[in-house]
Amino acid sequence: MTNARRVLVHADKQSLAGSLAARFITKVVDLLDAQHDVNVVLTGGSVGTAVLEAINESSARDSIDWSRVNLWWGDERWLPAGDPERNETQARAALIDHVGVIESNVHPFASSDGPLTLDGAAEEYATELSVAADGGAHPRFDITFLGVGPDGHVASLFPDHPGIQVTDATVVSVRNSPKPPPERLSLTLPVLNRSDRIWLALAGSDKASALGLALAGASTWEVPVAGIEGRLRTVFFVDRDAAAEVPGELIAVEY
Ligand SMILES: O=C1O[C@H](COP(=O)(O)O)[C@@H](O)[C@H](O)[C@H]1O
Repeated sequence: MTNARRVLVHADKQSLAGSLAARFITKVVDLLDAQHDVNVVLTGGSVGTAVLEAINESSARDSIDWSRVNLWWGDERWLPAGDPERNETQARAALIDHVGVIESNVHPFASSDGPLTLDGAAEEYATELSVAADGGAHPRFDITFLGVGPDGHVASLFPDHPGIQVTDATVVSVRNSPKPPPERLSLTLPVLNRSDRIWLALAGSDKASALGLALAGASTWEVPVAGIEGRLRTVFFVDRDAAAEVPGELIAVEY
């Protein structure tokens, strides 16, 4: 199999989430057979959270040795700890609170009610990444989940917004985000793209145009998801509505 981008089309959001959850569990079990631990980057957003819920609801969930899973986030909304709109809060409720992940292996971004400024929080996360990296700038990410906004944003890298162009840092602070809240933190595009596997999850007709443009070769500046490419695999898990503008020859499987 090559690293060409693959699109897997599912009937609806629920079957997409179930399929991605099953693939995640199988892949993590396989990886943990071959290596000591795995690094997973989580996303926020409606579909990303539905995937975590599907993992939690799977009868195969406990085949993973969760004590060897490290969790990171691709982005976070700059809000107080526990705010229901924080990606961390949603991921904890959907999955983390229900499995045996070791708390010190959970790496949320700082929150706005803590001692750090937004820029300080970006620096702190960059340091946390490098401490876990054994000499590099960040750990090797085995699996990175990404949601995609209707405007084509990934993590908190928005179209026509400076963060998408940053290549000399691992983490950026984002101001004046077009999607609320206005302040956010995000991994940068080169860091996301150094993930072994990137699994993108999109559902709904409001995502169709961004996905179609990205796969047709739009510029990363205008449609950030166009610039996403993992080292080994880049797979788009989509529902039929989101797939409406995907060229037929790019659809690897239609369930
Ligand atoms: O704000 C965000 O939105 C995107 C996409 O969310 P969705 O609800 O349209 O799927 C998400 O990927 C990102 O992590 C989040 O902060």
